[in-house]
Amino acid sequence: MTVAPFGQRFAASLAARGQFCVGIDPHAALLSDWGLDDTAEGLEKFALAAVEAVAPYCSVVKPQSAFYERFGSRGIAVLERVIAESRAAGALVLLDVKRGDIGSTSQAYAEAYLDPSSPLASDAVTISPYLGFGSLTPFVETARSHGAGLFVLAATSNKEGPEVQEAVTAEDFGGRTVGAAMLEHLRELNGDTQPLGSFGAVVGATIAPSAGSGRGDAGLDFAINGPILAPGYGEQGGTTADVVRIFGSAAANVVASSSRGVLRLGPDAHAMRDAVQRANDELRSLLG
Ligand SMILES: O=C(O)c1cc(=O)[nH]c(=O)n1[C@@H]1O[C@H](COP(=O)(O)O)[C@@H](O)[C@H]1O
Repeated sequence: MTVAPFGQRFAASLAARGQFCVGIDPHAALLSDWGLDDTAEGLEKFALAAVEAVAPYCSVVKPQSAFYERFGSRGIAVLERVIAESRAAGALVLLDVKRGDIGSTSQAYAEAYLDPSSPLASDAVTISPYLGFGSLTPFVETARSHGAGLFVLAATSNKEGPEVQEAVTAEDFGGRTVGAAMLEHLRELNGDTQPLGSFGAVVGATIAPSAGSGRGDAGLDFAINGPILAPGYGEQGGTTADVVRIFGSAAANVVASSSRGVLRLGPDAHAMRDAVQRANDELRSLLG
């Protein structure tokens, strides 16, 4: 079956369901708060209940693989169900794995997550470009052939990110910050694809306007004609006003993502669903 390119599906999903993504991150502390054991059974109950509560109401669901890998093969089996059930509920699944390796190994990762015949096949994955953007080529080609998407780390939400992402590349590589270089590569890949290219960036909803440092609204150019994932919304302090401040006219292509901010409200399904609807409403009123 041929699917439409990810960029097209992303744009349609945001238009239909709003600009909010829920991260399904079953932290041990949350399992305990929900009255569940820190076991594969507890993980399964937690993750599937969260998916059932939120996946019909948000455009994108983002399970973080580490929280499932913690339980070995049984955890991975739960992740497979999270992916399948989120998609069945009409959400796009962005599998958060932050992979990146030499090209030949990237090819195997790409097949594991983006080839529709894989048990973990998702609509898109997060990837790390810090072995060089060119090492991601197998992901790009595999995504292209399967209508999948990629989200490349450009300016992450954590305070340690600037050490690498604000470093300035040698003149031979453009003499700009690493984060800016990643955005430039994405802009080139997306070209003028309509309505949106499939090659996205990860940019924290928390990044500061730090004049002269080349990040935040002080420097980075987010006009990549592609999707942007903005994690750090909610729990890490990012707000809708930050999304407007940071992304400006590119804000229409941003999906703001929160994990603990929503999951903390469980196991009450109504409370989680209401939080999704509130976030969607707020994002729509300020960005729409
Ligand atoms: O790629 C990501 O999703 C990501 C990038 C980033 O810069 N910062 C960041 O927090 N994340 C992920 O986003 C989620 C944030 O979770 P909360 O802080 O609970 O909302 C986690 O799954 C992180 O791994």
